[in-house]
Amino acid sequence: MTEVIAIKDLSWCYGDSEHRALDGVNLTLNSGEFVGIVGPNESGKTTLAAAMKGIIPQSFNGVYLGSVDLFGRPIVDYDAAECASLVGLVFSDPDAQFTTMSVEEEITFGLENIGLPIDVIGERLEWACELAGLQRLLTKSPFELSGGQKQRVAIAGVLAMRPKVIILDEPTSMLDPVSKAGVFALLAQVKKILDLTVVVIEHNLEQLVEVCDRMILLQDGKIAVDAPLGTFFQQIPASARDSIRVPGTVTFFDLISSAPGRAPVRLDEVTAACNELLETA
Ligand SMILES: Nc1ncnc2c1ncn2[C@@H]1O[C@H](COP(=O)(O)OP(=O)(O)OP(=O)(O)O)[C@@H](O)[C@H]1O
Repeated sequence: MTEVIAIKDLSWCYGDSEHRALDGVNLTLNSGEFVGIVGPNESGKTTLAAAMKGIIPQSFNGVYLGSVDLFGRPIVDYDAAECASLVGLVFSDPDAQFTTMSVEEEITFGLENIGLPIDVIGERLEWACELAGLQRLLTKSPFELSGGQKQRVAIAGVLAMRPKVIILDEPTSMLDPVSKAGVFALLAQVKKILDLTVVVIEHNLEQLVEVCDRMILLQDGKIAVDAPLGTFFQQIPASARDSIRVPGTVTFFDLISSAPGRAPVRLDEVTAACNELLETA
């Protein structure tokens, strides 16, 4: 396992504010990890994503303490193009990310910017479109698509860059339930076939837990819990339970079992546990 991002004692205040949007964050992300970041509003999730992408401190004024290393080198030492090819970022509002007039141009834009040969661009386009199920939409304007299709175009554009890390900041918050499911299906596929470090910031925990292996809770700019999925929900403080909408699977199992130790989280684990309980009843 390679260490991809190493954050040490990171604190950040925007502008001349004295409020620490991030406050003493320590976090290491390894290759191939699929990590969910959750937390109440204004707990610092987007700020942390910006720091992992190097946008903070490069594009913001503020006070930066501590360090973020990308593959062992301070992220502040990378130039923007290097960072863009290593770390991809997808935002919640797909419209805000589009700059061109067709899905094809949208996916090839970043590839042209980093000067890839035309045949490589063609291969990457085909690969990313197949993965995201966009083959029949290539000539359409991204602005004519449904919310879910737009978000899949945004993700395909980032994946085509073949980054080592992809960070998705509330990728489904503006989508209807069917489109949300489409984006999570794409993330599940990404997990299955690519050796990527994926970080997903989400309020929709029901679907998030189906793909993440590690979960992080941010509170007031601090990491309150960083744990494998199987033990995460047992560690979250009562004060955070209301604001992060604990999945129904966890609440359900809490209700039916007072057994200590590792509680099931995923649907298939809960199904197996319920069957076991029924058999012994
Ligand atoms: N551009 C900015 N300028 C000044 N303060 C900011 C800026 N962006 C965020 N903040 C402040 O930093 C803190 C953390 O905000 P951030 O957006 O990172 O939280 P979040 O957990 O992503 O919130 P949400 O879930 O509501 O999106 C908040 O107090 C917020 O007001």
